[in-house]
Amino acid sequence: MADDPETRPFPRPDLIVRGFRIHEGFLDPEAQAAMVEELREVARLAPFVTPETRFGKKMSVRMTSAGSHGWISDRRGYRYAPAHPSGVAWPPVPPSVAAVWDAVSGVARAPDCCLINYYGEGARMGLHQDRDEADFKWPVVSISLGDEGLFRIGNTTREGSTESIWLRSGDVVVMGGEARLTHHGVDRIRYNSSTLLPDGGRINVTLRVVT
Ligand SMILES: O=C(O)CCC(=O)C(=O)O
Ligand SMILES: [Fe+2]
Repeated sequence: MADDPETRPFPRPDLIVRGFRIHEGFLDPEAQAAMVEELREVARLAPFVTPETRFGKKMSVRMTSAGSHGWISDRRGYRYAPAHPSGVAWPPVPPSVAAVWDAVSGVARAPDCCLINYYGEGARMGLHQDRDEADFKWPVVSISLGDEGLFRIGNTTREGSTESIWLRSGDVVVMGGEARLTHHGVDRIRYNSSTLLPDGGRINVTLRVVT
């Protein structure tokens, strides 16, 4: 295992909930602010969009991406795409974000998608699996910034009991191994619970290996 070129050491999480490894306060306030600056630059080049579902329903979360692949959703359905809907290439994954992946993912391959979700007041994300990637052996790493979000963790099927935890600014979650296909979602945010973002709201960054 230690000699496996696909793996690297990773720190012990503060908490494990149904296989989700949770690193509380992984980023200190200074690191959070630096990451927000880098994400602002991504959003300047590839602006946030309000995705629509296949059925024409607007999502409450706004999204953009960095990396060679971005996640988009429109009336054609949802998928990974090589460019922003405007046609511009996705900007590179910001160094501060890539560094979190390197520190906690436990794998040696770099992510090819950095999805950036913005939750304004009232935004939420329904219970879902992340399953548009080619190989589920790679984890998904999620970074929370700004307002607190109520994160719900379920099961590999849609049914059954769930557990919820508040994710706070600077928290990092690794969804891998047996938990890679576990349903999860964000029921609500506590708007203005953090002062990190001047206009309030919550940013969640997820890193994935897509191809
Ligand atoms: O906002 C979060 O904490 C989770 C986001 C998520 O599950 C996703 O983008 O697939
Ligand atoms: Fe997800």
